Amino acid sequence: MSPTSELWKLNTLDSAQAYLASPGNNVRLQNYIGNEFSEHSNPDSWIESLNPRTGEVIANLPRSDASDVARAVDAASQAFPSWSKTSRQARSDILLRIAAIIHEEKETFAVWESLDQGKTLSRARVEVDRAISNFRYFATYILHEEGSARFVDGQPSTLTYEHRSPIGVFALISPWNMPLYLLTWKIAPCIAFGCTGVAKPSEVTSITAFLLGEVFRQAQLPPGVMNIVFGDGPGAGSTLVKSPLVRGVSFTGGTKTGISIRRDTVEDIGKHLSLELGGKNPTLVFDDVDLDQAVPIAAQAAFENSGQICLCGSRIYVHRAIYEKFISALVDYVQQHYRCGETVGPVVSRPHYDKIRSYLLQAQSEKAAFLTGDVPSEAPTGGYWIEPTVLTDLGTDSIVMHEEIFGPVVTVSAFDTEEEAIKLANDNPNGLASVLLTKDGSRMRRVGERIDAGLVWVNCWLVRELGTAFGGMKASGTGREGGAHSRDVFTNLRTLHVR
Ligand SMILES: NC(=O)c1ccc[n+]([C@@H]2O[C@H](COP(=O)([O-])OP(=O)(O)OC[C@H]3O[C@@H](n4cnc5c(N)ncnc54)[C@H](O)[C@@H]3O)[C@@H](O)[C@H]2O)c1
Ligand SMILES: O=C/C=C/C=C(\O)C(=O)O
Repeated sequence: MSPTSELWKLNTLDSAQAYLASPGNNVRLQNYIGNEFSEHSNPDSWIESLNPRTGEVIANLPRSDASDVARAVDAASQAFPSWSKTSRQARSDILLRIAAIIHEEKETFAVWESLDQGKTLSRARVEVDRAISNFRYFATYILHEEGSARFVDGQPSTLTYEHRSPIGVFALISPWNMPLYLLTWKIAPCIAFGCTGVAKPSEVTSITAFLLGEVFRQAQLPPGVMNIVFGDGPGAGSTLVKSPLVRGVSFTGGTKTGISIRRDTVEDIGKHLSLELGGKNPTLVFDDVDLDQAVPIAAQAAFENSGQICLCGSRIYVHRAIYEKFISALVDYVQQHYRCGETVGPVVSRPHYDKIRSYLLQAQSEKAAFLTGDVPSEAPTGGYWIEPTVLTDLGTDSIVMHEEIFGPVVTVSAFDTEEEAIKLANDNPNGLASVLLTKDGSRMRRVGERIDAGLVWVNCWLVRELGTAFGGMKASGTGREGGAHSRDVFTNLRTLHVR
């Protein structure tokens, strides 16, 4: 019997919450290696993961050590020669089976994602849909790839063409904010392009990855093609990244961790690195907007998933001519639409709550105006709730305006000219995403093409087309993923000249 069996039956929030409310009931995870769930090597070494809505234990997961990681990497290495030669059609069929099973079990995934991460059930459903799309997209992408061959100029008997081959074993490491969405954004292209891998989800939110292991088993993904080890970053994560058998790392998470990974792999020049890191994203609101259209976009960009999306627009800059009107409309909108316990979930963990609180204390000490929200209690009871918080009156040098808070906190300030707006937007080490709100078509391009951001959304936010490049500039990362960019991450390219 699968160790996940109990969870599949708990596919409503009520039933899962009733289960967790019984003393001693929580989820006990096992690593998934070579298509089998197995105990980790040190039976006394576990990580407790807490329920963000209650502060009670929701899961115990293995604190995998170097021997567990080595076992998973070996399984992936052994699976690689055969998987890399498996036909695209066969790989595609398996990916589509995985998508179909997740689709059938969508509600179970959404319920456990919501409970584990704290996100609302409706947000969790959106993310499970995206996980399904991740598998479907790469399943079909590999069937439609085009190649080209041509004769070398002046040498009609010499043909030249580009040939790609899968790189090998990948480490796939993901954060806690969109657990299934982001892990599958790595797993799907990894196996689609013929690589094998070891996935290490965040120790803060590991439950849906545990369910995913069972999906792989049911979809008959060959043993070892994808393995999942649970554990912490400095232990399992770092060991995995450093393994010489691991030939590439696709990582999403914090910038500091990205730097550690780069440092840990610096001597292994051939190891492919794709790093998707943090953001402190600007939203620019120009004076030609209709407030009833602009305000909901700015608010959603700030507060979706309690502000815990790397793409969230956490610095709003508004043209001074509409500043007062915008602020008052934003405050009304936030008070009406973003309410803790209804449309807003708690933040993910106690350490994260403390981190966000420390920025709010800093804002208070700098005499910021709290137009909504407040500094939350030092000792939260019954979950890690932080009210959506709109701050104004901070100086441009404030760390609250410069550092990624990754919570339901947005700052609003004014600008006078387009040039100043661009300067303020770019005055940050990060360069992940940005939002422009304007009706002026030429400004959309004029400003949009000068913002330091891998993603620019004009009059919209978090619109995704999975073939386009996703990733950040400056401190927000190196490399791009999506469509052909993901293919570049997971394959080696050689050019042949054949006479
Ligand atoms: N650019 C993006 O696409 C994107 C997406 C989501 C989140 N993020 C960023 O992620 C951060 C929040 O997530 P987090 O707190 O889970 O990030 P984190 O960097 O602390 O952890 C991410 C993952 O890395 C692992 N890890 C930690 N130290 C490691 C090490 N030394 N070697 C290998 N693995 C290690 C963790 O266990 C976890 O699985 C935010 O900064 C956010 O902006 C970026
Ligand atoms: O929190 C970060 C969100 C990342 C989103 C994606 O990687 C994506 O939409 O593909």
